[in-house]
Amino acid sequence: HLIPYLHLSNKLAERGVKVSFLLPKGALTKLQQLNHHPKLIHFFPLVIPHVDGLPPGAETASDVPFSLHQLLASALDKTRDQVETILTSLKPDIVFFDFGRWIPEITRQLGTKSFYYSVINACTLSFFRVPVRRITVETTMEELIQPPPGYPSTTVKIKHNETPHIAGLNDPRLGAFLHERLTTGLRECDAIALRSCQEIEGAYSDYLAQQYSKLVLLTGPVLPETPATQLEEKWDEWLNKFESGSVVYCAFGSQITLQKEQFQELMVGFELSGCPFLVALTPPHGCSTIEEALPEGFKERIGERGWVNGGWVPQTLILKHPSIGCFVSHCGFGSMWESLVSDCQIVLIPFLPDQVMGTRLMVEELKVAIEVERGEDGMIGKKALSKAIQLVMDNESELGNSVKNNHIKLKNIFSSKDWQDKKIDSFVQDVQFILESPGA
Ligand SMILES: O=c1ccn([C@@H]2O[C@H](COP(=O)(O)OP(=O)(O)O[C@H]3O[C@H](CO)[C@@H](O)[C@H](O)[C@H]3O)[C@@H](O)[C@H]2O)c(=O)[nH]1
Repeated sequence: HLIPYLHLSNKLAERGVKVSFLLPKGALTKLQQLNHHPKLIHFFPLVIPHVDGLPPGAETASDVPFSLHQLLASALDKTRDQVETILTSLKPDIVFFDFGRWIPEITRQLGTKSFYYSVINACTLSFFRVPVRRITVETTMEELIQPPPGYPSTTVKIKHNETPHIAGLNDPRLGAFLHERLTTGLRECDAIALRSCQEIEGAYSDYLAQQYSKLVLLTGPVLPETPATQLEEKWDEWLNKFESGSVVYCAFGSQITLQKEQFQELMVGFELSGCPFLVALTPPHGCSTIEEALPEGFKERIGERGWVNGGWVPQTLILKHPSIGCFVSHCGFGSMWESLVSDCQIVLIPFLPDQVMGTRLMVEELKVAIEVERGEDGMIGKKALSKAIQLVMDNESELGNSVKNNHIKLKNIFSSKDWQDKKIDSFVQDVQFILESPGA
């Protein structure tokens, strides 16, 4: 969540706002390079105390699996004194937060406003995190996947047969813990801000406003300006070997590590698709390198047609390369926006609850993407993946053309700098209005 918070900070700084950014010490080096306004955005590193059960040095959600997020939240809670000291000395006008549910208690004493800034989609908050819902350790899966009363969609939801395969859904303790934490923040904050827009999530934003009886402000996609840097030569040269719109790019963000069997199944799926492919995934569980995880004989069979990379790649620049024609994504909210403003066909394989909800939004409501069906055992099969890729890459396919045309319409709106600027300008105006309104 740090990256989208920094994107917002950059947009605010562009409009002259001074930002103090509190973050775990270890994340500083990675984030520093994304700070486009070092004179206005200042970092305040926090020391994350150790909590038993967390691996040494774990500081962010990308350092640990979903099952340890509860412990990570306990570590966050232990930073409260550090945060309070910094806020007391800075006395900011507003604090943006999400998991720090105790922020409103601090800001109230300081006469500062607190905004819950959600960097996940509004449909997930509307479905799970509303006050009419009680999620406890006793909540059954059947109850959990029932939409709350008045929920504005019949299609953007979790399907019964997929529940065992969505990480985090079938852990009642974690579910109850997260629910209590997030709904407390949403209830106690002065206003809710969403990284979304009326055009795609208006109904969910209105539903949240009504559920919490408070202002819900929309920032729009808050996409960073195209970086001044060029795509490194090694990527550019390799991608230039292929025809325009022919390469499949796949990445699952910062939190997904696959089981080796699933990883290999996907690799064979890319092989079967017949398309050139660039895959950026962390090595699967139990493997320290990508090489040792690849299926037997894979490298020899694929040769120059595929590149499987085990580390971080410059996703936004890769998506802009003319050779890329398809993005196989987990539908993390950042990637969702990046796919929407790209020219690629979109194929989705969600893993976490908000990714599943985002996938339904993209597939069922916006009709701009297709989803790869899981098998009954929860696996994404090689044939299902290759079929999905072939479907969207085939110029003759009716479904492929239909999602492409719907996507182009949205892309034309969302990729306009003017449109994006208007969204953030209007957000800043709304915020100013709140700050200037007596008693607001
Ligand atoms: O090799 C890579 C992989 C990712 N990215 C970038 O990293 C960001 C990833 O963000 P996102 O797509 O949101 O994925 P996650 O990091 O997995 O996101 C977490 O946080 C999101 C909310 O911000 C949630 O929607 C997801 O479920 C949760 O996994 C994007 O900007 C990508 O461009 C790269 O630059 N290179």
